[in-house]
Amino acid sequence: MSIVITGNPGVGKHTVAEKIAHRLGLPIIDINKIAKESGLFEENKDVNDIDTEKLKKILVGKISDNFLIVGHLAPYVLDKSQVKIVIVLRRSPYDLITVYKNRKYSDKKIKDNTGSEILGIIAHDAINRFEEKTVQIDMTGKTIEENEENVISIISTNKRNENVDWLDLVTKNNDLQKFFSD
Ligand SMILES: Nc1ncnc2c1ncn2[C@@H]1O[C@H](COP(=O)(O)OP(=O)(O)O)[C@@H](O)[C@H]1O
Repeated sequence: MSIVITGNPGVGKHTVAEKIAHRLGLPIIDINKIAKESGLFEENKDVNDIDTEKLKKILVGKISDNFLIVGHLAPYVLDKSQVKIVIVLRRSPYDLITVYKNRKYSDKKIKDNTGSEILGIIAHDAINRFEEKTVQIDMTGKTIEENEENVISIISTNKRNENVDWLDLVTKNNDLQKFFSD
């Protein structure tokens, strides 16, 4: 069964996945790459608009062994029986703004993605789909090496879930409008 790394764009999935894949000797399956290669979404279109039922069927044919599966769409295209553990990477929305600006995301795309991270939508959907196989980890303020070690330790010891509450942080900072108003 496969190990899954998911979370919003920019949280550090690919950075960590490459190191973990190397250390564990697991091939990577990149869900976005497969969706693109299968023509399921077009450039400049919102990646969430893709047909997840079609993608799910395509993935079933590919995931027959142990892989490291990476992608923010994991909770919508995989089933609990296909996975060993699902690690949801979380990262402060304040850090994500910088990543998204570097990626030249539009203002709308930045708000959609930071809003999703603040509300914990991917974590929520992962818990609904994968239940006790889901673990969250906060990547904020740690080096890439520290994050790599944390993920390895979660995989090898099933370390427990971290509580992440960006809504609390953003409310305390009086920044709800910054992230949620037009
Ligand atoms: N621990 C970290 N500290 C600082 N920056 C990081 C860390 N991990 C990843 N990054 C940087 O954050 C950006 C997003 O990482 P990436 O792995 O591409 O995210 P994702 O695959 O989730 O979209 C990249 O520029 C990457 O270099």
